[in-house]
Amino acid sequence: MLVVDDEDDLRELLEITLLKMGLDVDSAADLRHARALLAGADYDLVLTDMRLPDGLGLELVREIASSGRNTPVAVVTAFGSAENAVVALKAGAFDYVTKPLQLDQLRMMVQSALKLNTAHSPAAAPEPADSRLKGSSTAMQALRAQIARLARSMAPIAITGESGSGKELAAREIHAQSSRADKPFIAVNCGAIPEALMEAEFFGYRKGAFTGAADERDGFFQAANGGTLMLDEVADLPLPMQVKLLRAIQERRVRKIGATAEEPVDVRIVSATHQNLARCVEEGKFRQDLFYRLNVIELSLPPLRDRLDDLPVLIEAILARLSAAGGQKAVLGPGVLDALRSYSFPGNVRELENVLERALAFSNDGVIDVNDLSLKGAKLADAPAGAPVAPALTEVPGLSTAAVPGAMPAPPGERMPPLPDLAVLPSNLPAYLERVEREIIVRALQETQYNRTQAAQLLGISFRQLRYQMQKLGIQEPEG
Ligand SMILES: Nc1ncnc2c1ncn2[C@@H]1O[C@H](COP(=O)(O)OP(=O)(O)OP(=O)(O)O)[C@@H](O)[C@H]1O
Repeated sequence: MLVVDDEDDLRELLEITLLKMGLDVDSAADLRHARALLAGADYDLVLTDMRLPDGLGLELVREIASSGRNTPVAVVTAFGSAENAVVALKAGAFDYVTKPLQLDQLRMMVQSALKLNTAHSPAAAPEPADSRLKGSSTAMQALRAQIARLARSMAPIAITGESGSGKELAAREIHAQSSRADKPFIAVNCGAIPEALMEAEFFGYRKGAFTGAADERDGFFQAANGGTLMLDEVADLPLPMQVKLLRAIQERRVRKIGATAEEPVDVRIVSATHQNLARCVEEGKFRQDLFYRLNVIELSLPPLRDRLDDLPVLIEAILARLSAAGGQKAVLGPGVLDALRSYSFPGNVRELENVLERALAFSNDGVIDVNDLSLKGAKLADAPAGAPVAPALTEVPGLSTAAVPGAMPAPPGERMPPLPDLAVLPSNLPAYLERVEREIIVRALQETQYNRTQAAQLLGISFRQLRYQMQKLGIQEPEG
């Protein structure tokens, strides 16, 4: 362990604390001396002050980061100087502690750093086949390499990407490769928590703190202690909660509702959104200071349509999972990969999963045929010149989105009845949609005297699709 600080008192305090933890400590009062020590030894952790007589601690951070060594470097910054902490993290620091020193936080930080040396090093990053994030495209390879590097630090990461592009999966991968892997990973959908409950959900409460608080309860921060807290859809946080969250992140302490004392928490923050957070800041919906704290390192997930080369690997992984669940070995029939390649996947990998799952249900003997794919025809990507043109694809059965304002109009000649009267919104959308779907299918069956082939034709779906929907919705032919 190397401590670099020119203030004698502080250096001694650091030395004593680390010695008490049973660690060997060398110390230096300036950069020159620190460099000399670093040249002669490998340290488990370097802890450096920012301002030193002959330069900035940041220089050490950069030098060590670019030397290819795996030594974690942490910086000591003045309290309230978010800028220094963020700059150091961006430069490759593993973590920071603030002055005046909080010894419990210092100990937690040192312990995390020590664990790093036993955890994966970037060189030992999992093979692509072992990574949760499948894909052989250059973009995915770069992403996996970036994750292996980021997993070694405490820097907050902001993950951006369209819906279904793998943001949560990437966050889980960062956690799994970090020294925190044996501690909890907690993902919170910020948009799904009622505003009145947010503080209690994030920070917990004491017994009797409010009516209904029958027992003491931990919040997300305590539950994720030692691990990673993923703030999903972070742009949906209301402004008052943003202030509280900023405080918790800055001070690494939280206070339960009804408690008098704060408790230290050691949580790595990963945030995600499919919105443009910088624009939310411009529009006054998101606090600039919180944005700055969360957005230390950006990880951006490309949409699936920009990395169609990943399709074969993804399809293989998804079919293997689906086959394992259904016991049937699934394969793609001729032309299916080409059809998928010319689709734009607005719902990204999640949509690919859904498309394959559905197609497998319609398929014969686990061979997925082009007719089993229910891709939304309106969303077909422009096929590159010379690329195979997608065969005619059927609309997704059920309610069409074509009558929704802003959606594609119905192609000429297609029947597209108006949407049901939506003066009152359903309180359970899936149940409502099932009811609509059931009514449509039953009507079609009645009109065709339960001739399923004709009913399927009437609705523009395949026979197998109709049979599947009937099974799913429990629609049976009348007796006799
Ligand atoms: N590269 C990938 N390899 C394998 N599976 C993937 C990949 N990317 C995404 N998935 C799968 O796609 C689905 C959606 O991924 P995930 O939930 O991580 O997306 P998201 O971007 O967080 O979505 P949302 O914005 O809707 O929250 C998951 O089932 C996930 O396992």
